[in-house]
Amino acid sequence: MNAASVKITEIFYSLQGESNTSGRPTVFVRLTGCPLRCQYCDSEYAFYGGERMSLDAVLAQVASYNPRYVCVTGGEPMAQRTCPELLSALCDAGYNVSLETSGAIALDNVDARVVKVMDLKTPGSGESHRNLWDNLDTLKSTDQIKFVICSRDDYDWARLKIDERGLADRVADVLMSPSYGQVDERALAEWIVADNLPVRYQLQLHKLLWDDSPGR
Ligand SMILES: C[S@@+](CC[C@H](N)C(=O)[O-])C[C@H]1O[C@@H](n2cnc3c(N)ncnc32)[C@H](O)[C@@H]1O
Ligand SMILES: Nc1nc2[nH]cc(C(=O)O)c2c(=O)[nH]1
Ligand code: SF4
Ligand SMILES: [Mg+2]
Repeated sequence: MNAASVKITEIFYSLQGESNTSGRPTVFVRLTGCPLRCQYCDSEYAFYGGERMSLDAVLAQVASYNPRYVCVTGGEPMAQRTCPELLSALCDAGYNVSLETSGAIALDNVDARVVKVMDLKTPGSGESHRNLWDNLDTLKSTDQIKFVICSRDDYDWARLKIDERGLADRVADVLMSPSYGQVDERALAEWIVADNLPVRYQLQLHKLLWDDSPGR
């Protein structure tokens, strides 16, 4: 019995559209609220509202899909005090659990079984001043770092950070993703190849399949 609660925008079953498990059927648990305002945010509907649910109720709804993968996202999930407890409870239930986070909130209390997908906010997001660089020290070799690229300037900035901080050696994958509709997708792919960058390019699979609909 777990009576702690979290505020939830939606729980749905879809294909993972990002990260290195892209394409795997995954349950998404989207927590409500975010202290950041990235200019490109595709999840603004999660900023407000939501429904308070007990961790037990969340676990029951997740279990109803019988998934292998569960992704906790938002909003900014780590802005809720009980998020670490939710993550541990999902791991205890036997799922492969990932956390999508801006990294603007300390990550040292996240269960080691959780795969962290930490977005280092680029200058083009308008929120790069929120990056907590100390969070890099909490990352394990199974975690992932993501850059959402809005322009050639963002790309050059990300390339510098990868090099300066040896990011490719710290985690399983450094992901680079075009900000949806804001940078030429093919151009970004070609810059990466031309520079022989140690990253993994990704397009948001769920947007290719279902446009930009919530609950996908
Ligand atoms: C909606 S956020 C939720 C988790 C957390 N707040 C974060 O920013 O990582 C999930 C991921 O979607 C990315 N994202 C949001 N809007 C996007 C867009 N328009 N194009 C590409 N990626 C986007 C974010 O940068 C983040 O990596
Ligand atoms: N299909 C699908 N995959 C996703 N991976 C990360 C998502 C997110 O919003 O954090 C997301 C999402 O919203 N939908
Ligand atoms: S941190 Fe994540 S949820 Fe918050 S505004 Fe940025 S992309 Fe959206
Ligand atoms: Mg999304």
